[in-house]
Amino acid sequence: MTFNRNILRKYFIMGSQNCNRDPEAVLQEALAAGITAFQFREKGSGSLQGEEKLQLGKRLREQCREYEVPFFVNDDIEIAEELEADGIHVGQDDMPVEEIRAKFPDKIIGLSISTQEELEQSPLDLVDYIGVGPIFATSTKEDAKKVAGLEWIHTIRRQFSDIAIVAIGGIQTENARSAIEAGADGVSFITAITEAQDIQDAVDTL
Ligand SMILES: Cc1ncc(COP(=O)(O)OP(=O)(O)O)c(N)n1
Ligand SMILES: Cc1nc(C(=O)O)sc1CCOP(=O)(O)O
Ligand SMILES: [Mg+2]
Repeated sequence: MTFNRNILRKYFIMGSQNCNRDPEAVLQEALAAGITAFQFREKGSGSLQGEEKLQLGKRLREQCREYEVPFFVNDDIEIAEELEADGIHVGQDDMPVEEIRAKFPDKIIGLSISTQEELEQSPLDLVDYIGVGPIFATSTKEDAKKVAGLEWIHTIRRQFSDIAIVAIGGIQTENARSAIEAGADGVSFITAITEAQDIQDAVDTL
C-alpha cells in the first residue's frame, strides 16, 4: 500500500484485552466515527492467543476493509501476512526492520522510537513512520518506557523535518492537539476510545 501520512491522523490501537465489551462493536463504532487507521494489538494480560487471536484478527481486518481504513498488526509478522495487513508496527525489541522490509517490500512499516539513541541507531530509511512516546503517562502498556513528554516530539522534528511521526502514550481528547502542535502528524490511542462514554464524540474531538 502506498503510504500517505494523513492515515496517522487518528490512529486507533486495540486488542480484546482493552475492551470491556465486544471488540468488534468497539471497532465498528470507531470506524463509523472516522478513525483513519487501526492497529490490532492483541497483547498483555487477558489477551487471546493462537487460533482465537487469529479469528478475532480476521473479523477486525474485514471491518477495516469495509471502511477502507488501513489495518496494521502489532509485532506478529505471521498474522500480518495471513491477514494481508496493510502495515506492521514493531518496537525496538521486535523483529528487526531490515528483515520485515525484505519480506514485505510493499507493506507500511512503523517503528517505535523512545530515546535519542534509538533515533540515531534505527534504520529510519526503511520505515514509513515512527511511533513516538510515551508522550504522557499511560497505564495501558505494562512495560511502557519513561514518559518522554511533548519536548520529545519537538526534539525529533528539529532533527528530521520530514519524517512521519505519530504520538502515543496517554493521548486523550484533552491533549491530542498539543501533540500535533509539537510537530506530530497524528495521534495514536487506546483508552481514549475503549473507555470513552461516546466514541463518536471522542473521535470528533481527537
Ligand atoms: C503507533 C505505535 N507506536 C508505538 C507502539 C509501541 O510498540 P512497541 O514499542 O513494540 O510496544 P508494543 O505495542 O509491542 O507493546 C505501537 N504499538 N504503536
Ligand atoms: C501501545 C503503547 N505504546 C506506547 C509507547 O510509548 O510506545 S504507550 C502505549 C499504550 C497507549 O495506550 P493509551 O492510549 O491508553 O495510553
Ligand atoms: Mg512491539
